[in-house]
Amino acid sequence: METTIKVNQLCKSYDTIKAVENIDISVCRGEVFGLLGANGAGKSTAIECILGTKKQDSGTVSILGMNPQRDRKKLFERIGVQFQEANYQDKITVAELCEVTQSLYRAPSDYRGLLKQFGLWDKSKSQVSELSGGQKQRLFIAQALIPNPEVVFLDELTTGLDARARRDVWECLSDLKAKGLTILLTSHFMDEVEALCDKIMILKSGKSIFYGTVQEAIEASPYNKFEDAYLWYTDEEGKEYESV
Ligand SMILES: Nc1ncnc2c1ncn2[C@@H]1O[C@H](COP(=O)(O)OP(=O)(O)OP(=O)(O)O)[C@@H](O)[C@H]1O
Repeated sequence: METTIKVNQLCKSYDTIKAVENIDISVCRGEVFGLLGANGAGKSTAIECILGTKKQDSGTVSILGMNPQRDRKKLFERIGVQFQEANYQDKITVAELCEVTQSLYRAPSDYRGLLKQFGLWDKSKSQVSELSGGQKQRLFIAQALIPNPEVVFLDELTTGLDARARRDVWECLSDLKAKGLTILLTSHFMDEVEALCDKIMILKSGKSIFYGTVQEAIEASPYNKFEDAYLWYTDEEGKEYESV
């Protein structure tokens, strides 16, 4: 199968903190890959290095056969990124923001369809700053999909969304995956990871402590439920307690 994202021995430190240490990732076309780990484990740093918005200390990254730093412009035509709020200006309506984003791409999706799909159509004329937290989050996912991307990066996918909205986002991503979209996401919700991810990496203090499928993660732990297994992997005290 065609490899869409390939990461080799990626390392990034901030002074004395080794935020990401020797991670290897391989994601095929149409796969959903979940980067997991507790707060501060290194997920955002890893994503930023993969996207090329942060420079790694060592290691290589290839997305769609391109080097994200060298081929930045060409690559950004073909990928979508869910940005967090700080990246958007305040005084802009939902429709205006979508139009600006759409104008940046050669063959974008029609944003109106995305706004309908994400339950934001009736908010088109509202200021972005007036949306609720969950509405903003859905708008940012829609922004990531406007380029009609081949690969999408979603950091903290459904944080802040209500139960219905989370299910709607899952469904939309599953449909896009079936059409060949490759997805790299981070999430703190293990039900979401189970529902969406083909493969996962669990990071702890910048190191990969598990790489494989959710099923393999469960099997290699003493637990039957993925969330229990995940906590076992990430929680050192629990692990020591278990092995006594
Ligand atoms: N700009 C920075 N300067 C110094 N240290 C940083 C910087 N950004 C992150 N770190 C540190 O690097 C480590 C990894 O942080 P990172 O934000 O990548 O984690 P994360 O897994 O995304 O966490 P969260 O789930 O809280 O978003 C942490 O110890 C953090 O304090």
